[in-house]
Amino acid sequence: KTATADWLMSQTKHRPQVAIICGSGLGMLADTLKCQDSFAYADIPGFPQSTVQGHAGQLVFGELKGKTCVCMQGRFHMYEGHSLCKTTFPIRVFKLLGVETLIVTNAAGSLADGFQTGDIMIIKDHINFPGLVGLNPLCGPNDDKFGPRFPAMSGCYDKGLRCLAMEIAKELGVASVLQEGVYAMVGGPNFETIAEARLLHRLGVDAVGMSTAPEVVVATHCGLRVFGLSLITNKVVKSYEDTESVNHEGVLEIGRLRSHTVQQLPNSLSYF
Ligand SMILES: O=P(O)(O)O[C@@H]1C[C@H](O)[C@@H](CO)O1
Ligand code: HPA
Repeated sequence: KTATADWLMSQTKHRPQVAIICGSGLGMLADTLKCQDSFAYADIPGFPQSTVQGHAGQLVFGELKGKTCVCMQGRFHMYEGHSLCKTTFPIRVFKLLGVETLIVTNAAGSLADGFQTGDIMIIKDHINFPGLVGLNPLCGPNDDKFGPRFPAMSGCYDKGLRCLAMEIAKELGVASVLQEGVYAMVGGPNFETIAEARLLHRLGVDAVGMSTAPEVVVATHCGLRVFGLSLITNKVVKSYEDTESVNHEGVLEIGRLRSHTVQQLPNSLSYF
């Protein structure tokens, strides 16, 4: 990680305070950065590679409303075959670069009855299903340089940033599509069966996806302030009568349709 951070600092003058991870189809979050320096993951020493459509695979540095940001256009998922250590590798690099705030975004399917496709959910909390059975990026020897052996996760989605996002959404006139809820990470890459969807619903999950939780665990461990957003790209099928089914192209399409709205919140938040 140190070698990667040193290499990046030798290649760009930007010293980011905010890092943004773009979810599936949400790579446009980087487009508004000014004075950009971009690096393909393939050219960054030690960086893993993106293999999923909708994840461009580059790191973009730039200025956003006077704050310096670094944006991951493309994240790493456990289902791609990456170890969780690789999946979360960029988070510790960001910490070494001086980042203080992490904004994570993802595409997710909704289970909550009141949610609509195209809604944006502020993540209040998560259920890390892989983590609960020991697939946790913090497994193995603890690196005390980054954080403690047993980090608390009870406040991992910063309350101040969540409240601020609500206020900003009202000012932007997008409060009607804003929700708040619990995100659950499943391993993927298959979407849920109906029985699995019903189980998640009964457990109080509002939205389900295949990422984010490991990144947030590692970020919280090393003391980053975290804000998370899910774009609801589909309703998870919960009924045997329902003939619809979800696919990745549909997920990306909703990202394209909602790109403007999704862009507004991280843009405004990174200012604080
Ligand atoms: O990277 P995210 O979590 O946004 O990607 C979601 C989960 C799967 O990778 C993919 C399914 O369409 O979108
Ligand atoms: N399930 C899991 N991951 C997802 C979904 C879903 O319905 N939609 C987008 N990512």
